[in-house]
Formats: sequence, C-alpha cells, structure tokens
Amino acid sequence: MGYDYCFVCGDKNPHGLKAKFNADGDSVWASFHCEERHIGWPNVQHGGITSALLDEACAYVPLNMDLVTVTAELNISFKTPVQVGETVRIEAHPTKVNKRLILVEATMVNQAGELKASAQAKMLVLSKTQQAAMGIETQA
Ligand SMILES: CCCCCCCCCC(=O)SCCNC(=O)CCNC(=O)[C@H](O)C(C)(C)COP(=O)(O)OP(=O)(O)OC[C@H]1O[C@@H](n2cnc3c(N)ncnc32)[C@H](O)[C@@H]1OP(=O)(O)O
Repeated sequence: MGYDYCFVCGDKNPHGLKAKFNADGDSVWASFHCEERHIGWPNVQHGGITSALLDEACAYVPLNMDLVTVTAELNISFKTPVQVGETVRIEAHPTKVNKRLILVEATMVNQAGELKASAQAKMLVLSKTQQAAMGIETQA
C-alpha cells in the first residue's frame, strides 16, 4: 500500500516521514519514532506531525478496502505530548462504512500504552472522475 512521494508514507520523498502502514483485518497500523526534526516546542513532537500521521492512518483504512478517499473532516484530541526519542504506534479502524462516506477512528499510543492522541475522520470516497479531476494517479 502507498505512494512513493506521499509526505507521510512515501519511500522516495526525501522530506517525508517514511511511515510504513500495515493492514490487520480492516484495521491499519504503523510505528513512528519521534526525532528532533519533528518538534515544534523543544522536545515535543509538532502537533502537525501528529495530525499528519493520524490523517494518513484514516486514509489507509479505506485504501485497505480498495477505496480512494480524501479527508473531509478530521477531529483530533491531543492528550499527552509525544517526546523526542519516543516510539508511537498509530492505529485506525472503520466505525461506519457507507457507499460515499467512511467514518474512521484512530489512536496514537507510546510503547507503555499511554494514549498520546486520538482522531475521528470522515473520509469521502472519490469516483474515478473525481480522482482524475484532482490529478490523483493511483498506482497498480
Ligand atoms: C498513499 C496512501 C494514501 C494516503 C494519501 C493521502 C492521505 C491524506 C488524506 C488527506 O489528507 S486528503 C487531503 C485533505 N482533504 C482534501 O483536500 C479534501 C478537500 N475537499 C474536497 O475535495 C471536497 O470537499 C470533498 C470531496 C470532500 C466533497 O466534495 P464533493 O463535491 O464530492 O461533495 P458534495 O458536496 O457533492 O457532497 C457529496 C456528499 O458528501 C457529503 N459530504 C461532503 N463533505 C462532507 C463532510 N465534511 N462531512 C460529511 N459529509 C460530507 C455531502 O453531504 C454529500 O452527501 P450526499 O451524497 O448524501 O448528498
């Protein structure tokens, strides 16, 4: 799963996070190690990085069902700071699947099982025509 130049998961994006997402049934998960280059405040992972990882996980849930979606809404609760040197696990699963709208919940926890952030997303399924209009070229 994935696209080479995706900022979060792409192998070939030199500026990207290179998070590798895996499927487990209808859920998806990835690990991420927070480094100095990911911070906002000293020692604290930037909320935008946390948000990008959760957003990506939410997009991988429909992708795992062979559906191409965009995020229509994303609500995030930042519970505890992710600190430099921590490794977190990001997980997401569908809570409701309609023809056009997939609801997804995602979490980020550290290795001690502490909840760092959670998210709820509304993912809108794109038709082939919408994908073409947006210039999204899906890889085989
Ligand atoms: C490599 C691995 C893959 C991962 C890569 C990507 C991961 C990252 C994912 C993203 O971050 S994608 C980028 C961020 N998102 C966007 O840029 C989306 C920008 N917004 C849009 O393109 C459009 O607003 C959108 C496609 C979401 C909706 O446009 P439409 O013109 O298709 O919606 P329309 O107004 O026709 O509504 C269609 C249906 O969706 C519903 N809808 C639209 N927006 C909604 C919303 N926000 N919440 C709930 N429902 C919504 C709407 O009510 C309606 O329902 P019905 O069909 O029942 O009438």
